[in-house]
Amino acid sequence: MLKVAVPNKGSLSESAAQLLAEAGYRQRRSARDLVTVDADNDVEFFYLRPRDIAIYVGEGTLDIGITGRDLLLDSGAAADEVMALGFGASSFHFAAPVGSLADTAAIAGRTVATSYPGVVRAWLAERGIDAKVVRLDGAVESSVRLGVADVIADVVETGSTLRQAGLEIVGEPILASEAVVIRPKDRPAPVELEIFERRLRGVLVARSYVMMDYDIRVEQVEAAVALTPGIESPTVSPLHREGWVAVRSMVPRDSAQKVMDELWALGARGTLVTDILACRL
Ligand SMILES: Nc1ncnc2c1ncn2[C@@H]1O[C@H](COP(=O)(O)OP(=O)(O)OP(=O)(O)O)[C@@H](O)[C@H]1O
Ligand SMILES: O=P(O)(O)OC[C@H]1O[C@H](OP(=O)(O)OP(=O)(O)O)[C@H](O)[C@@H]1O
Ligand SMILES: [Mg+2]
Repeated sequence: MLKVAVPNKGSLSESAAQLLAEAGYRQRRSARDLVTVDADNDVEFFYLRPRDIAIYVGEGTLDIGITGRDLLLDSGAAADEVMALGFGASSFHFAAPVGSLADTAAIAGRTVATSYPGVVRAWLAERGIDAKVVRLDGAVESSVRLGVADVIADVVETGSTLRQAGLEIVGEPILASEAVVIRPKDRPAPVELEIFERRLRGVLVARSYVMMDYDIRVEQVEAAVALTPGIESPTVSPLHREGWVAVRSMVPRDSAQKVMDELWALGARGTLVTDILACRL
């Protein structure tokens, strides 16, 4: 049975459970459940702290896990990112009281508070910046006001926590994170893994594409198909109406409206856009 680690709480847990449910896996009934067995699909789900998931997967105790890229990097665990999942996006930045720090070089000799000491120490060491790193569990933004640190390094999503604490971002982002699927390094993949990964990929594609159908005059098919090349190749079917064909193609959701405008200009009519519920490509 495939053993999969899923975030039990925090920013990633709801979206991870939603993704797995859409992929046809049974998810836990209560937020207090620690384990759920999906016997039909031969998968066992373990609900764990996302920070610990990198450790379990790195040790090879669990076959696969969903966690944040930043947490994986911070842990230094022997696990590899195999798929980005498109949710839980955040960036990781240095921040200091407004006007107090010109750039990241000025961090030298200061104290940095963070919940991600692995990421911060590696970043500073790579640039030869010597600073003291203090590890805190959370609410890192308060550490400057409380005199524990001069600078923080933390996750920024909207930036409102920083503003409230009178802090501003210093320098470029340290890293960009999102939820990812991780696997133990250098281990043979269990047979069930391929199906699991294919199902998740199917959900991600179904979310990011729509199905587009339209009718177009035969002379314009080449130009229309260039606008809607699809993933493999669009389906072109004859229509009862002389000189016209029907085209069906997958189109990235983000560009669907723009593509419809361009198709209209080419003379396409009867354009319909529908959601894709699931797919295997
Ligand atoms: N606003 C956010 N705050 C914290 N982490 C976020 C945010 N948005 C996305 N993330 C990502 O979620 C992961 C952290 O999840 P985790 O559950 O450990 O912390 P959390 O959401 O801060 O929960 P808590 O602080 O309640 O433990 C990281 O990968 C981080 O990049
Ligand atoms: O840019 P924002 O949208 O304000 O989000 C970023 C904040 O959210 C997280 O804190 P969380 O609520 O998880 O509390 P914690 O610091 O105790 O982990 C993170 O550590 C930042 O403090
Ligand atoms: Mg937090």
